[in-house]
Amino acid sequence: MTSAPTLQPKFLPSKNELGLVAVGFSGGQCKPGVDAAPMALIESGLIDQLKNDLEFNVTYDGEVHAYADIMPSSDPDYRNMKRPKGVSAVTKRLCDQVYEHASKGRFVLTLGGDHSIAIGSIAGTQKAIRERLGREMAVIWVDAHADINTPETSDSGNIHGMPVAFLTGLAKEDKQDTFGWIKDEMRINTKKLVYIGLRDVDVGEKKILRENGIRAFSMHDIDRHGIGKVMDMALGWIGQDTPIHLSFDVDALDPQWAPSTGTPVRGGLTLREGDFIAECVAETGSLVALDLVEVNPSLEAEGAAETVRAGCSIVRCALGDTLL
Ligand SMILES: NC(=[NH2+])NCCC[C@H](N)C(=O)O
Ligand SMILES: [Mn+2]
Ligand SMILES: [Mn+2]
Repeated sequence: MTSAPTLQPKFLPSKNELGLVAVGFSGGQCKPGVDAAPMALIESGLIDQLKNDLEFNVTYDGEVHAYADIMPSSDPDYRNMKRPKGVSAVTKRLCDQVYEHASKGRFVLTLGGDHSIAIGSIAGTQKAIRERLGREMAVIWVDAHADINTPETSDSGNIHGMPVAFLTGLAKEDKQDTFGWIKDEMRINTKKLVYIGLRDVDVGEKKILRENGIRAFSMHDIDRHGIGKVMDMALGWIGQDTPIHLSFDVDALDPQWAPSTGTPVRGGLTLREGDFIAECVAETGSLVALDLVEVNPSLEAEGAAETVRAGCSIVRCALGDTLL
């Protein structure tokens, strides 16, 4: 399928209004440094590229949010989760910030931060899309990991391995300050969720994927069919008439291209395959929001710049930069 270069987005009132939220948060996992990613991405010129090359009107408050003011003073483990109240407070706040952009019809770009922040970005986008268009959206989750552990199935207790469980309602919690704020209108449908790039899925997660009939394309599937066919199948599953939120974990890429990330797994996507996925999603004209997460510039002195560069490239491709 070939499409026009300047795509009129199907689900946005304007093709050039973009809201940016920079999330300097690392509490969903244990390695410091992932909070520095938004600044590294911005310093490498991402916002200027969005404005000048891609001609977006960028609405950005100029801040990398660390949310220090809403972090609880005491945050003991709860149901096996590490820092449950902190991650809950931050993602709730982010949900509001993303909702604010999305409800005004802007494309929303969220720069993480670890992948726990997708709880906020996806909840906020879904709520706005429901209100604006009365629909459920699809989520394309590009990752080496499925991030669908419930607090009970997780070995690590790290919440960046759980966002999809909370977003789909497979994990639920009544306590307001521990994800009880996630309401039905913010949740996504397991039937509209598609994974690409999986290669390190926990035993409990495999069971969850199987039992819920969740569509997932592993690296094995990509080797077997090629990335072109896999994207046809993934987008075919979602269908033409559905807004899409793309959540891109940079560890989906092989460490050769993105070494500076907290949980690298060998045998991943090439740089071109990653860009290709983003381009195919851009081509649909249905993309309404994008997360780029898990870039950790402090982990690999050598590979940090390269990882940041790969991240910027994914963002530009998802916004249509490389389509002719
Ligand atoms: N967003 C990520 N990088 N997630 C890695 C998750 C790893 C592992 N499955 C866990 O639950 O802890
Ligand atoms: Mn991952
Ligand atoms: Mn992830």
